Amino acid sequence: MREQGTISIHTENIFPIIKKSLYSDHEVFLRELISNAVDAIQKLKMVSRAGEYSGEIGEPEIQIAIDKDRKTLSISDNGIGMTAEEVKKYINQVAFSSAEEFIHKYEGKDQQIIGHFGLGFYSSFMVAQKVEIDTLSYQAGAPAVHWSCDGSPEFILEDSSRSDRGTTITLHLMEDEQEYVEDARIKQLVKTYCDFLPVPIKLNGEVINQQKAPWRESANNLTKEDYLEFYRYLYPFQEEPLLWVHLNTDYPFILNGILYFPKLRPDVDVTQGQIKLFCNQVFVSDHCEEIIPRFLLPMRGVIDSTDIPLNVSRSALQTDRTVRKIADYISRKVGDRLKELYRDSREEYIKVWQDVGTFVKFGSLNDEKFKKQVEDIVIYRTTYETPVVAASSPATETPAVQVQAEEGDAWQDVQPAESTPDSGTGVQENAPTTSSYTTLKEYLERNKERHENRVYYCTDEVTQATYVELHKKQGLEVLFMDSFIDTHFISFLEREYSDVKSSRVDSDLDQTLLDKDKAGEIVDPTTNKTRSELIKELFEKALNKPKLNIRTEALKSDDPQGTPPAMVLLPEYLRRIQEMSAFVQQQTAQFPDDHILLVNTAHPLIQNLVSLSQGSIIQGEGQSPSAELANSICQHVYDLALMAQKGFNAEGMKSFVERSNQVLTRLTDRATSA
Ligand SMILES: Nc1ncnc2c1ncn2[C@@H]1O[C@H](COP(=O)(O)OP(=O)(O)OP(=O)(O)O)[C@@H](O)[C@H]1O
Repeated sequence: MREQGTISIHTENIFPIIKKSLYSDHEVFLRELISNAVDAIQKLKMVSRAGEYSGEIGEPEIQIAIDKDRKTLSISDNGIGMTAEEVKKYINQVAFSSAEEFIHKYEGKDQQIIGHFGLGFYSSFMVAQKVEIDTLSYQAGAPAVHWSCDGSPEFILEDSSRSDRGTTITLHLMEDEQEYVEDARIKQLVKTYCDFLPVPIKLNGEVINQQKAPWRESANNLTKEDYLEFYRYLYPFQEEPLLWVHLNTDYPFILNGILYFPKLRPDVDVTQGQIKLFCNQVFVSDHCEEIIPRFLLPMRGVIDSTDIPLNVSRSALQTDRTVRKIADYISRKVGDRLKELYRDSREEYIKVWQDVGTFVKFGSLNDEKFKKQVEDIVIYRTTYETPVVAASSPATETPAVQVQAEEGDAWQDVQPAESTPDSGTGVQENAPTTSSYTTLKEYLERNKERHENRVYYCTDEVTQATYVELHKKQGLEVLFMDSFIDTHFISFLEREYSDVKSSRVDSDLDQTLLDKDKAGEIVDPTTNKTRSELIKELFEKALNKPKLNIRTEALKSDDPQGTPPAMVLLPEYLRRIQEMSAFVQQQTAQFPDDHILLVNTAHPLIQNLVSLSQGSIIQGEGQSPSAELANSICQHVYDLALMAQKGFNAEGMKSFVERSNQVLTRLTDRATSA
């Protein structure tokens, strides 16, 4: 048999277009040819199972052969093969008509297509000047055939001497596509695209693909170690994942996958997805931002679906109904998994909360359905201390659970913590502090008597330590809202729970923290002024800041020395306006001048100040040394209080250090002259 013919296409000639390449990634031709080979092997199994083929199937395999001298690359399979009629039909007609269709659809359009998927057999002409097919069908008596085409619409079909069932596609590579005769390049391509295909792919006799796709297994057949091993395989040299979710559904769409929660690092770009998209175990892309809900983008792993349209533009993908449904399904499954962990092991949940919480909060802010799903499992670190450690207790109405958890916010803590992850969910075992966690509901319930519907929170444990301590001492519970997302999350909570008000610990002091009785005592019989009034005057004069609001109060304490002599307060509304305008202007928030200086009249230092200044009045001197000292100390007390809030600029720092030295000199002068 020898037949010559013209491939029946309607366009004048599509080969130049294919060659010029519609796609920048020529390399996908290999993915297409290997996918066809896998299909041919699966089809043989199917006809055998259907009883239409009784011959030996043998060990399915795909062989890749490189001939550097002839500059050829061939892909062989022992699948179903093709008869001459099938070559004419499937190659000459089907393959090229789909090529034509594809080219028409995308010619001249600069569309970003997610997968360039299913380009099929004709994609081999992106890299080859001539393509040969040598094939023998499984059908009894069908002669082997040889097809060749040199890149013109002409083809030649003739007999072949092939005696083993299957197909070999040989590509005569173009001059500028010689990279595909390099073993390393082929290995890399197989690893990228075909690693998880269920048939061994051999290069020079060596199997170069992994074959097993764990996401296609049932979750019951996989151990923790299997999941971890797969993660390490996908993301080598990375920290262990915290938690994973196995996706597996057949209806209303087909979707399999494993998604992992990684430990969040400040250097990770959360807008860039790291999840790999597969279609029938063939790698498509590691950019599936259109499919994964935005708040889950930092997750890692694999999703595999034949229901995601791959040869459409990215924007079309975003509006595709099935894709939207898949995204919803993914967030629901992730929510379910978190709820399950919360219910079954609250202790484990708390351990991963620092990172997982960011996803949960971000998801609550962005996705109404997800918010509803997880609203009862949002937890907060609290100053509340439970008398007994209640590990793994059920979630209902339990007091805050104490666990060993890492300190700080992953996004602020750039230093990687030294850790030895365990084998389980990858939860970090190191534990610098003991912390308690609570839900908002539990918090409100617990504090109903003391401060109904009021939440005290702290955004920076270090700078707000004095304020937190003050609250703690008086039995007021404070929540730590110190991750980068919490500023938004607080406003969100206030919208969600409109009767709940929150105030940062340094915004004002609760009445219960103040000792009203002590402040009104008259200390100057000549003027009838109370200590409070005198102190206020003293500070007003010394600081000379008209915008500063000076308040004098006695802080309640058994040990006044242990309380701060003064505190800077910034009313909640003022701080929020400041933060908001800084956000809009993309600047860091300035500390407003009209803040409050609360001077603690109960503190011995402040009381000494009164005596010091009164001494100077009695002496009747305009600016006596003691009045000067009282003045300096007022400024110093203010600076110390301010320092806890915001830190100084260069000038502020300079005068603070200078004054510190002056005050210390005065003190040592007195000590030495005494
Ligand atoms: N290795 C092979 N063994 C047997 N038949 C093959 C082989 N390669 C291609 N074919 C036949 O040629 C047809 C066309 O292949 P082509 O790759 O162009 O499209 P496809 O595989 O049907 O679909 P897709 O566009 O998704 O790849 C196939 O459907 C199949 O019948």
